[in-house]
Amino acid sequence: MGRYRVRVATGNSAFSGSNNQVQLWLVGLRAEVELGLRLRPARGQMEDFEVDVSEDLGPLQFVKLRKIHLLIKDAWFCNHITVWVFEQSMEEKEIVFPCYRWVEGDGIICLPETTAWMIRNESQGLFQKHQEEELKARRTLYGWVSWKKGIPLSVAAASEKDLPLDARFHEEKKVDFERTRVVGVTEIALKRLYTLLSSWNSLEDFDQIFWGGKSALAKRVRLSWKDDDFFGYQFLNGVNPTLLRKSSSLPTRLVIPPGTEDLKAQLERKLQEGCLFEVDFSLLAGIQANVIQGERQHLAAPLLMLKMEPDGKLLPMVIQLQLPGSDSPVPPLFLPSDPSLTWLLAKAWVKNSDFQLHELQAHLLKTHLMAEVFAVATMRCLPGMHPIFKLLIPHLRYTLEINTRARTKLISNGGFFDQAVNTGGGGHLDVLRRATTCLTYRSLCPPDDLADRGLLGVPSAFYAHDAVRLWDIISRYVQGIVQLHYLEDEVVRSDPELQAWCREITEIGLCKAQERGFPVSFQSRDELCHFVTMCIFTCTAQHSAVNQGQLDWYTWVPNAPCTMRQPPPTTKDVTLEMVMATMPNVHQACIQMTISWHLGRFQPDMVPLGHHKEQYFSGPGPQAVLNRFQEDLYTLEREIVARNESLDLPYEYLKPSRIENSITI
Ligand SMILES: CC/C=C\C/C=C\C/C=C\C[C@@H](/C=C/C=C\C/C=C\CCC(=O)O)OO
Ligand SMILES: [Fe+2]
Repeated sequence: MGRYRVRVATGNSAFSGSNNQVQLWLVGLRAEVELGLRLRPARGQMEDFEVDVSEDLGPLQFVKLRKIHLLIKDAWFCNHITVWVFEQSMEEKEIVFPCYRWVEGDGIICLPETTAWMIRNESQGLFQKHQEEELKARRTLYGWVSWKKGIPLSVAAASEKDLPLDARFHEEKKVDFERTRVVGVTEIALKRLYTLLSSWNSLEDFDQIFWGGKSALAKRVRLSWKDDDFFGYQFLNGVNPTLLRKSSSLPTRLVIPPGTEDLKAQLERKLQEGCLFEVDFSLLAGIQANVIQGERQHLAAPLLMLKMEPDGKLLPMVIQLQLPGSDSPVPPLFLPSDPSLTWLLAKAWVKNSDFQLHELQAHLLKTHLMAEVFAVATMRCLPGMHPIFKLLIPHLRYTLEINTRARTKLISNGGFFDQAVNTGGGGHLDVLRRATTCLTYRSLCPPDDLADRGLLGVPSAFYAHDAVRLWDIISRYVQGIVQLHYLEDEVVRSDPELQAWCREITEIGLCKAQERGFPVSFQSRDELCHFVTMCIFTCTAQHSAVNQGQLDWYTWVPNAPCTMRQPPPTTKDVTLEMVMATMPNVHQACIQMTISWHLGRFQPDMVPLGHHKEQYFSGPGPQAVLNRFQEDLYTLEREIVARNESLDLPYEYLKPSRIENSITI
């Protein structure tokens, strides 16, 4: 018995309130009581009321709530219920029941109190029963589907409308996304009209469409894209810093033609000096090129060799556009000393190839589709009261919807890839399949990936530096939360939901990825922390590193052509006509500009890394861990700002304030 003060907190997004009435129960260890209220929750409001309860409820464990509609169902977004207990001769005690979900229909929803997982064994099985019922319902809502064979599984949803309401964009995000889509379509139409009668036979003609959404750096790209140091810089700190690696030997595919022995000597000297680097696009070899409006597109599978200069500049040394083969046992090598248009076209082929592997492998597969596997497995295996659910859920916001939209509009039949990209038309799916076969756990963990690629400690590798710093900061955050909940390794080993989550990701979502280093179980807190750190890093920092730069590096189309309309050159006699016949046409270039702006623009409702408002945990312990996380991020922010002040090209994509807390675009 005693007096209770109950606070009902409603979400702040549009339509979060409800005209339906809400009924509440308090459920204690010894009894439960219906509070006899009929509340109409209002958007953004916290509504308090007090009740005297005659029964002895015992320690509160759940709040149960139900929305009652008379005529019209009106969903309600409940943030949380908080209860203050006034008991005789005891000071007031605050108990929080997190929700952060839509309440639809008229079913009863059970909200466990925030520390339930820690006391689950003392609850006469009540929490266990709740967890089982919750997961049963979630497994019905979140199903797996194989969208295309050979790539990670996705959420079962033919379109975003099929997703559960809790996975959908909130109104503000939806309105912004749809608005920018309309702006994009309008922009393409206007650009087509504007260029209808104009020429398209010089590189400067791209200026005719270089307006609309673009950044200051994009304007710099337009001026500097032909420069070799600007070209090389992008493999270190551009939109795709994932392919560059330090050479440990001259690549076997690099067949040196007779008469170019001095090139071989230069390469060997740079190799000996430890400053030879390479980017190999062999993954594209043999991929079927797209046919766009009846016009066959073309693909290459280049190898680029670069040298790291003492001042940190990365300069291209040689480009081989195709693998040696029976029809071309000694493919031509293109050099900086070649005629300028020849060398420029060879570099354009490298950047077109980089566009393919960036968007399909680094961006779509290694961030979006990985995050989707984490999201579906989390919803299917971890109950809301589980500490790893609470840790991860803020980093999974909106990901299922943006990925579903990508599958229906971008990489779908007739989508933007088919309309404007030379791997479109099915080749893009083969690239995804090939990339999936070489997707290793190590490649998703920067300390391992950058060590394997020889990029640790390289002074001008700003992505590498910032990625390792962020990994360490996120790792400390994860360890802080894990150590509050798993007091020893045995608790990890004996957590059935956690082990099921791990198996569901590796064996189901990633289609038996244990062969590529992914775990099928966690044997220690360290293993758990490493994996969860990888999840959060992938969903936040890594996506920021490979998504934001689209606005800067892809809107000046010649810098990263989305398609190539003529075969790669086989001789050094390249003319401007050949270059313009190869580069994307007006329509393709307009699509690239618009989509790159749509995807790379700053999201107006973005939540910065570590600054989500939802409070899934309570008490001083988790709050101290989150505070430390935010402090560490702020320290890194200041470090990066200070470093960037001395740079001609500041590296901004891993500034914590620019990293979104989940993949939402
Ligand atoms: C010409 C295509 C250029 C770049 C995009 C290529 C690959 C995207 C990689 C990851 C997925 C992407 C998510 C996109 C989701 C929806 C956008 C689809 C269409 C936008 C316009 C519309 O909705 O009609 O990550 O950002
Ligand atoms: Fe993205």
